[in-house]
Amino acid sequence: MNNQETNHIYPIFDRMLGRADKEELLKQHGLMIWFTGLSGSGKSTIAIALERELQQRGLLCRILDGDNIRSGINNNLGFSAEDRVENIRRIAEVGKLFVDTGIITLAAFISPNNEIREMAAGIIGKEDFLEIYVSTPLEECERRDVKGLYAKARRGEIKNFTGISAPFEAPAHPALSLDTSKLSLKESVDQLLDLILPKVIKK
Ligand SMILES: Nc1ncnc2c1ncn2[C@@H]1O[C@H](COP(=O)(O)OS(=O)(=O)O)[C@@H](OP(=O)(O)O)[C@H]1O
Ligand SMILES: Nc1ncnc2c1ncn2[C@@H]1O[C@H](COP(=O)(O)OP(=O)(O)O)[C@@H](O)[C@H]1O
Repeated sequence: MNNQETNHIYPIFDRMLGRADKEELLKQHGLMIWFTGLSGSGKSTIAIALERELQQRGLLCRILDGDNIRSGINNNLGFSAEDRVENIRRIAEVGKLFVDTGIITLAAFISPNNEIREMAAGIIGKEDFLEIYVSTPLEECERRDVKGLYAKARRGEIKNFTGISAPFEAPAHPALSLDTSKLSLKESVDQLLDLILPKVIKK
């Protein structure tokens, strides 16, 4: 069979399906919800709870956090300033693929300064990027010390530890600030739902 004969049976489509086609299928808009804040501030906990609430409403999400990124695609990176930039650059590129597939993407990374977060927003596209500052104070994060890392950092056993021996720059104009020393998990998630649902539900 020549090409003309096969094309008669199965026509050639020369346009790859795009974001609008995916969003139509999913009945939702893609969006990046970017959580920034200190280790132990509550980024992952909030992202996990939010994902459940969104899924219950029929919305498809993907969480990107240290557990699935630093252990895999970024397992060759550490915590020097340069490695953090490369960490966030790759996460933003991967995140863009999800957002362009119409998926609500929840990224939970310290992303410690404005420059690094602006790079991420630039890769993903500012209109698709919602910056959420989990503003829990250092004292509370250190009191929680979920992984015992603050104690190690204080003893000098971990170098360049954010908040102790490496800087954290608070975002100037986040879409939302959530201090989990004052807000319950439910209160944080409710605030996020109010902000996000109007942006992601496709009419
Ligand atoms: N030196 C140093 N500084 C900060 N954090 C450290 C460090 N070494 C290990 N960890 C653990 O790695 C998690 C932070 O990784 P991130 O990828 O979010 O960091 S960054 O955005 O590249 O700054 C962070 O996990 P989370 O608690 O989930 O934030 C820490 O547990
Ligand atoms: N109101 C709250 N909101 C979110 N997390 C809270 C809250 N109160 C206590 N926590 C606890 O704080 C810790 C936050 O850890 P985690 O979510 O891993 O932070 P991060 O991802 O920012 O490093 C968890 O052990 C969580 O149970």
